[in-house]
Amino acid sequence: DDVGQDRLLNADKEAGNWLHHHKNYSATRFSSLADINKDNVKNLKVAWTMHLGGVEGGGIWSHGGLEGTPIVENGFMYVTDGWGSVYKIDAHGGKGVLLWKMDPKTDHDWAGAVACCGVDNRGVALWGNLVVSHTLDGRLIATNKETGQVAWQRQVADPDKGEVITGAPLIVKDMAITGVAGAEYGIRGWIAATDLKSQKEVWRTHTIPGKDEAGHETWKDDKDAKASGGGSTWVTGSFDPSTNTIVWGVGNPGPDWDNEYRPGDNLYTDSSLGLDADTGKIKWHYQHTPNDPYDYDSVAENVLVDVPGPNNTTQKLALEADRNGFAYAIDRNSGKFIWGLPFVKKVTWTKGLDPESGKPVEYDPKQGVQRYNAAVTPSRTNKVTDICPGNMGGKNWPPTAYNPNLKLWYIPVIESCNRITVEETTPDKLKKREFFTGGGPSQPVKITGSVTAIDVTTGKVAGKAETEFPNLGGILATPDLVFSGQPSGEVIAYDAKSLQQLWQFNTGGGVNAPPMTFSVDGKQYVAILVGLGGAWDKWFIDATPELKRMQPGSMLYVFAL
Ligand SMILES: O=C(O)c1cc(C(=O)O)c2c(n1)C(=O)C(=O)c1cc(C(=O)O)[nH]c1-2
Ligand SMILES: [Ca+2]
Repeated sequence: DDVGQDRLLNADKEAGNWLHHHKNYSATRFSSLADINKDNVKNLKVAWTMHLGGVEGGGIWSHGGLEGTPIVENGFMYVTDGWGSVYKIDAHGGKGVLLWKMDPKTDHDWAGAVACCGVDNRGVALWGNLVVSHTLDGRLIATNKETGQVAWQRQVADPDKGEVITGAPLIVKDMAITGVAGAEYGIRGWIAATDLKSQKEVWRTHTIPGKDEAGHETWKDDKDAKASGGGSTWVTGSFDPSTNTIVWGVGNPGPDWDNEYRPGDNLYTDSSLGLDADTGKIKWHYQHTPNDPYDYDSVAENVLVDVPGPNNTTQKLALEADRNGFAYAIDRNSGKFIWGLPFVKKVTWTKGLDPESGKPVEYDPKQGVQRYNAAVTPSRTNKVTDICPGNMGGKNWPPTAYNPNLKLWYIPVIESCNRITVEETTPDKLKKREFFTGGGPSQPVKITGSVTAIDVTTGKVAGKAETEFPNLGGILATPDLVFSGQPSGEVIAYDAKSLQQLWQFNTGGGVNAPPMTFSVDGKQYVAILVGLGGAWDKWFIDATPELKRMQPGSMLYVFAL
């Protein structure tokens, strides 16, 4: 069947399907399927598996990994591997049969040399009779759903400028919305919309304002830092049809750690943006870490939820769990801060958030260069510091999930601290396709994790299931369960209320992708891609030597009762 805007708007009415990257436009990753539930989940077993490809390396990477969320429509599944090959799998009859594989022949070295954080592709979207996907080397590809033949493709990002694409597209009203990666390579970030009918660009909004645009005054240097100021957009956003607003997160400023290079708040880096879907115009923004010296990308998905507010009002919230260790609820119509709280156990970079503005309490708008908690903040005068959360963040790209019945929001947590060494940056350090980070991390301290639940009616932590390793995969919520995986191989089901572990299965490979659920022939399944890749191997693995024995791999696991 064709997938049009009607079905995309009503994706949750198709209970057995999973049509959007984040399940629905609100990005809840909640499925109402409840045949697998807390009473029987202990009987969950492997139903079938499939080996995929894409483990080969390229550029600075020795191997690819799997970070994608499978999409399922009417019993057919669409998944990607790290190099952007798309696989269509027939999931009828209690088994998986590969129907076609579309190999986009991604340029491994051209793209892999400027992928900061792994050979990653987080999945596809559906539109009409097409499967819409990205490649690391910057293309948007439309593939015929039936035949697997490429219908058309368009170069959207340019690896010559250090731009790559790792996120899944978001389809809004006949447009594919694309975010870009490259804030560690001196790009100037953007979000672009491609008309899927004409295959032409409809709009492209830069996340760093141009000379005459509002916000450009937040770049106060005299060396044109904003031209290479980062602000990538590498995680898929959400969409509020009632206000025609796309909500999308923006990554770190560059150079990452030397914030003296770029005095000012550096809008719209580390911000959530509300964009007019038709024009890409920025309606509102909320910035989490002004003049960021920590590499705290705010690319996380914004989950759009309505909760009862004071005096019989409804609060229209956008929830975001930031790399800086704080979870935020903002008003998604105005961008105004409502509440925020730390969701990690250890935050050292600030003493907390101002309850009115949500800004870090040390934030001083009169200062160009922010020091926050100066004792631990990396700077030209404090060149080697230990900081919590570390630069992998309290939560990275792995998505949260929200249970609308329980009003609980589940965060895949990385309990991290790490060591930063600052290098003073000068404009001559800016070289095409080379890191432009103003320093770098090392990892002398162990990193663990948790699944942390927040009650969004109170803005308080409601529960925590601690894990030995960081959560690098993200969350699936069902009416009474929460699923997630570990980089050591386990897929785990928790009780949605108590977060007590009810089931686990060891896949034998590192889980670096979110679980999802679907049904076909009247039977519910839980699916997850397994293959450790991403940033961990290169940047953080010293903290978890046990994970060094995880082998590269590329597998799909599907579970059923
Ligand atoms: O600023 C960027 O453009 C950018 C892109 C990506 C990416 O595309 O995967 C990551 C990061 N930054 C990043 O800072 C980071 O920690 C990270 C982890 C991962 C991953 O897949 O494990 N990607 C990225
Ligand atoms: Ca980044």
